[in-house]
Formats: sequence, C-alpha cells, structure tokens
Amino acid sequence: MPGLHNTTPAMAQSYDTPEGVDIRGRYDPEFAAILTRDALAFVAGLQREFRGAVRYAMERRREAQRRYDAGELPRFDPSTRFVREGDWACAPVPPAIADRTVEITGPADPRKMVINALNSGAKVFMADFEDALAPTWENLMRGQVNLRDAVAGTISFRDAARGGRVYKLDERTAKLFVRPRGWHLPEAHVLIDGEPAIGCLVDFGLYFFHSHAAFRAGQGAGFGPFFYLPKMEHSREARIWNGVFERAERVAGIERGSIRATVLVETLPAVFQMDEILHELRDHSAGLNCGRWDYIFSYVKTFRAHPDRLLPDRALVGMAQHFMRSYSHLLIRTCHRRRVHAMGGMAAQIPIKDDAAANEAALELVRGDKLREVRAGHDGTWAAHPGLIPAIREVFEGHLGGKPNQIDAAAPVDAITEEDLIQPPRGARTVEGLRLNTRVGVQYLAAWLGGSGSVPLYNLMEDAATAEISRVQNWQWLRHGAVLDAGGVAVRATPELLARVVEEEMARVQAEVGAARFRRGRYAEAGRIFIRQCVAPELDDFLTLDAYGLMVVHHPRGTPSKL
Ligand SMILES: CC(=O)SCCNC(=O)CCNC(=O)[C@H](O)C(C)(C)COP(=O)(O)OP(=O)(O)OC[C@H]1O[C@@H](n2cnc3c(N)ncnc32)[C@H](O)[C@@H]1OP(=O)(O)O
Ligand SMILES: O=CC(=O)O
Ligand SMILES: [Mg+2]
Repeated sequence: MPGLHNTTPAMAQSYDTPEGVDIRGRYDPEFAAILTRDALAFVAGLQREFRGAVRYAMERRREAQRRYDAGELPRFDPSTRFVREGDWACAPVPPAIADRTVEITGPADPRKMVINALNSGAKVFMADFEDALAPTWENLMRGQVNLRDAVAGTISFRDAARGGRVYKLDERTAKLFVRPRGWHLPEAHVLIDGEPAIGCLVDFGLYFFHSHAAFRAGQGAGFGPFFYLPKMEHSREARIWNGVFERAERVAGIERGSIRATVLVETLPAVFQMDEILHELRDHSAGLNCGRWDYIFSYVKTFRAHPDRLLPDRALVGMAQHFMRSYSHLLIRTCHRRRVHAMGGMAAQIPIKDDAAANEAALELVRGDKLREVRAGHDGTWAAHPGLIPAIREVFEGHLGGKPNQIDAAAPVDAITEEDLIQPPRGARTVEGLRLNTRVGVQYLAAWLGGSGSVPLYNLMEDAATAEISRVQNWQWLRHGAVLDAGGVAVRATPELLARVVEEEMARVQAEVGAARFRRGRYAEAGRIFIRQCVAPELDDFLTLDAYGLMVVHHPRGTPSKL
C-alpha cells in the first residue's frame, strides 16, 4: 500500500501496535503477520473517522424501533422520494463479476472449506465473518490468514483426518467476496483508544490492507476487492460504508469505485430504503441480495410490540408468503432499474448423506426454490454446500440461456405497496413449532459457543440468522400469549410451557447426540441462555451480541496460551 509498509513484530510473543491500539487476543506468529503495525494503523484510522457516525446510526436504529413499538409501521420515506423516482444508475458492473449465477457461501475458516468453496464450480465464493462464523479470536484471525493466502493463490491444507489429503486451489476458482460483521458487533480483542473496535471495520480493514493489490491484479481484473454488507437498516449506514470504501481507496492509492459491494437486504426497515441504499453506494455497488432468513428475524423484531403480526411456525414462513414474495420482487425491480445484480438467497436444505430418497426430495426443494428465483428475475443465487451447485447451475443456466445475468429483462409494471411488504404471514402456530425452535435454538447456541457458526441440524443448514428466528419467535409467542395448537388442543404460550418444553427438548437432544458429547458440549449453558432470551421482558437485539461476552478471552500482552 503506497505510503505504508509492513513491519515485523518488534518483540517475539507480542504484537507491535501503533499508538492507541491494544491487542488483547492470544498472540500467534501467524496472526502477527496479519496484525502488523501498519494494518492496525489503517484499521484505527477507519475507526477514528467513522465511530461517531456508527454510534449515531445505532442510536437512530433504536429510535426507529421505539416508534414501531409505539404502533408506527415501516414505510417509504417521503423525504427521499426524489431518489426513488429519479432516473439514475449505479456504476457499470465490473466484467469479472458479470456472471454470478451461483454463489457458494461459507465461513472464512476452516481453511479446507475455503479451498473447497473456491474450487466448487460456483462463480463466486462469499467468505463469511458473519452469520456463518462464530466470532472467536481464533476463527477471525485464522479467517484473515486464509483469505490472504487464498487471494495470493498460495492457500493449501493437509487433512490428517483424511490420510494426509492435500487441498490446493484449482486452475479456475470462484471470485471472492468477503462479508464482514454487521455494524452492531464490537471486536473486544482489539481496543482502539481504550474501547472495543467496531467488528466490521476490523474484518474489512485487515482483509483490504493485505489483499487489495493481489486481488485487483488477479481476481478482480482491475476491480475489487468485493464485499457483501449485512444487516443494514437504513441508507445512512450504507453512506458510512461508502465513506469507508473511499478512505480505503484513497489510502491505498487505487481508483475510486474499485471496491464493489452487494448489500444484503435482510431487515424489514431496509426494504423501504433499497433505492436510497443503492444511491449512497452507486459508485461502489454490486447490487442487492435477498437475505431471507435475517429478513424473517427482522420482521419479528420490528413488529415485536404488534400482536396482530405474529408469525406462524417457522417452517411455514417461506418465500411463497406474500410479504416475502413482494420483498424479492421489489428488490429485483429496484436492482434492474439501477443496472445491478439482484441476487437470490439461501435455501436451507443441504445434501442428506445416508438416505437417497430424502436427499432427492431435498434437492427437489432446492430446485423449486431456485426456479422460482430465476423466473422472478434474480440474476444469481446462493448455495450452502458444494453438493447443491450442479442442480442450481442447471436451473439458472437453463433459464438464462447463455446470458450471464438478466439485468436487462423488462420489469413487470404492477405496483408493490407498503401493505404488500408487511402483510402478516399465514399459517398455524403449534407447540411442535415451539419445540422445534427450542431444539434447534439450543443446539445452534451450543455449537456457536463452541466456535462453530454454521452447522447441519435435522438435514438443514443452521446459522446465526436461522437461529435468531427460533429465538425471537418463541419470545414473540410468549410475550403476546399466542394460542398454540397441541394436536387439536389449544394451549397458551407461557413461561411455564416453555420451561417444560426446554426440559423435554434438552432430554431429547441429549439422547440424540449422546451423553458424552452432551457433557463435553456447551448444551446446558446454551439451554440457560436460550430460555433467558425467550422470556426476557425486552427482546435482546441479537443473540450473538448478548452471548458474545462468553467467547471473549482476553490475554495479557505477550502471554501465549490457548483460547
Ligand atoms: C442465512 C445465511 O447467512 S446463509 C450464509 C451463511 N451460511 C453458510 O454459509 C453455511 C455454509 N455451509 C456450511 O457451513 C456447511 O455446508 C454445513 C454446516 C451446512 C454442513 O456442513 P457439513 O455437514 O460438515 O458438510 P459435509 O460433511 O456434507 O461436507 C462435505 C464436504 O463439503 C465441504 N463443504 C460443505 N459445505 C461447504 C461450503 N459451504 N463451502 C465449501 N465446502 C463445503 C466440506 O468441507 C467437506 O469437504 P471434504 O469432503 O473435502 O472434507
Ligand atoms: O444472510 C442471509 C440471510 O438469509 O440472513
Ligand atoms: Mg443474514
């Protein structure tokens, strides 16, 4: 990076930090090659320039929620009508990412998975520091090491558990996008001016610092690096990202507009801000994506004080519900009008190894979901697992007939209204739903506390976003005393009912995973946290924020030990 240079840590076993920066995570020489003095100075510069704006944006989120709690409904902002109605377009799509028909996602660590994803045959790999990654210090830092090596083309892995099989990059690999954490999450192992760093600026800053030059020379064909931006609620948050990108480009001495980012529209307030978000990022945009799982979570959170908008069982809230269909259709129209990609989302099914018929049924659900997306106008979509890529490619490529995307397709003219976007989903609420939420929520939390951010549970992918639905749905039903169906008998959701369900489901989980694994894992702790979160008088904003303190392990400077 012009004007900056890498330095070797001055002392063994201690990070060499610039003024005002303190690293409280475990020392590791591999991490020290990421946490160089200059890289940390770059991150600290971002933090110092943008922390005030981030604090303000988080306060505005809370203020908006107070208005929704008082009965207001989310809606389009009359003061930005000129942006929605104006005739403008985002910067042209970089040729390197014109074709994004299938994108695989996965955590930035383990290393083997990163290599598998890049070799998977997908057009893009989104390496995740967010929903799919438990933000332990080790995961985050190993993720940074993996991405640096992936962009350099040197990443490899020897799998001792597989007889020493060596993993390396193929000749052709997926293009890399990186998803930093959301604005709300701190990074407690990096202190800047005495306070925890903003997590996403650490993720973005370290990756950008080490990889921008190699990325632009190799993967991006002159553009990049590329990012996915999660969980935003308002265009003012996109404006901060735009400022971060401009500062990064300036410091690195690269052309303005090199960095591109796809924003996940995965909160209910953001669906009313899509034009505004694209407008803020118009020189840095790589479109929008339907983050359907967080979107459902956000619907519950936004309407937490609205008893007339209770969700049915989680399994019934799919893309066929009117509010979900309306959201994806509006996203497609908005993106195409602004000349950028409209990306689809994640089907939760994953391959089922030991049951061919069940596996085929799961694949058929994925095909159906992808067919709906491509017919609606999406330009590409997500795959959770390499085993799904051939089927998804077939659906998208079959429909697109050789074109890399359908940004040029004519848009339907019927209007999508505010009411369409918030229409309550329909379906039954059951005690079985409460049980499943509990069983899944507790197991996910146990895995997350143990360092795994995405796990297979009952043949579905579970990550932070899907687990959030389980938590907030239980909370919502209890909060409003929802009447649940218990095999034909109506029962009210109460803390007593939940306590019984938790006890029974914990016993079931123990039987399923076995006593030894149950003892070794953090199931009991997860059960306690989950029940507390479901009965809390005020809904916690994020389970990952509430429980984050449990994975923070501070180390005195220079003291090596294990996390
Ligand atoms: C709501 C959202 O934000 S969605 C986006 C965030 N979520 C994700 O990214 C989830 C990504 N997917 C995953 O993490 C995993 O696929 C899981 C946890 C769902 C399932 O994992 P597992 O059961 O361990 O997968 P499985 O045992 O079938 O893996 C088989 C092989 O595929 C590889 N694999 C599985 N998923 C992925 C992936 N997403 N990327 C790359 N490789 C993968 C494994 O590394 C393994 O490779 P190997 O044969 O060389 O050892
Ligand atoms: O990030 C994706 C989602 O569905 O949430
Ligand atoms: Mg999400």
